[in-house]
Amino acid sequence: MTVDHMANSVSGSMPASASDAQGEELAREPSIPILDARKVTRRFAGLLAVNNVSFHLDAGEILGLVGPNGAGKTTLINLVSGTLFPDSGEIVFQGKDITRLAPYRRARQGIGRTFQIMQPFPGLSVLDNVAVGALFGRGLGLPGLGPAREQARECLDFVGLGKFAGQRADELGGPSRKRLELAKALAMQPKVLLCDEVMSGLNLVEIEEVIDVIRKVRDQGISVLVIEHVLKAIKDLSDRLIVLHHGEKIADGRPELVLSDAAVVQAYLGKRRA
Ligand SMILES: Nc1ncnc2c1ncn2[C@@H]1O[C@H](COP(=O)(O)OP(=O)(O)OP(=O)(O)O)[C@@H](O)[C@H]1O
Repeated sequence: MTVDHMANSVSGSMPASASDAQGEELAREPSIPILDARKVTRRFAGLLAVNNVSFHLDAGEILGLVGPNGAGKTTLINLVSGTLFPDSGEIVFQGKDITRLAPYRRARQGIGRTFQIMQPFPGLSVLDNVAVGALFGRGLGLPGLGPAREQARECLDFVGLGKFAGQRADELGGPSRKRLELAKALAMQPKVLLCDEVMSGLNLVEIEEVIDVIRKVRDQGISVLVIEHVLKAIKDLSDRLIVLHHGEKIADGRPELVLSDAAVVQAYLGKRRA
């Protein structure tokens, strides 16, 4: 049995109640994922960075995305956020095809993201960096700097950066910049948050703190897709895990099953286990 099969048998149409199991005919709609990537492919010249990948993100889910360096993880997130368009395939958000929608329009619909390479607006305070996110967020963003700063302050408190609000953003240390990325994305009031390596370079205590923040984000009703190299962290954090290797999805399922799958161990971990 492959990891895909195991995952399907776990997440498939399990009876929700005893009466379901007794075979009553219930006219239930199958649940629609908040985000659905369908057979997406993206090439760079001759290189297939993402090859025919399908995956979905359920409402309220934390989905981990892992794979070796160059596996196509960031490219996939770029296809979802709109920084890149796929050569083929579809991206569907809340049931609507957004494959060719510009990134700012996706942000307005509720797709927020952090960036692996953090680029705070130099010279602006931490507060105003986050307020920019609030001004250009979901819907039409907040109307004016006052409400945007108010929202920004809440987001900074949420990620534990409140006391740095007045400091210049480019003076923050690495771990705080990771939190700033999260605060900027949250200020846009996303329904889906895409996190690109928000734990890299952090020590164990800092990783635990960021994990707590991401769990709190999910508890606010936001669905989260997390790219991460720190396997222990992503295993503990994710409800489900997908693995890319050479641009292809090689596993999708419960973290403990995926990380012990032979193909994943071979591709991602070499001889080492999580
Ligand atoms: N803009 C680009 N132009 C050309 N090649 C690219 C571009 N972006 C990514 N690639 C290539 O596509 C492949 C996938 O890259 P990607 O950054 O998506 O991988 P990744 O899994 O995020 O890697 P990492 O874990 O190192 O960040 C790599 O071979 C990379 O060199």
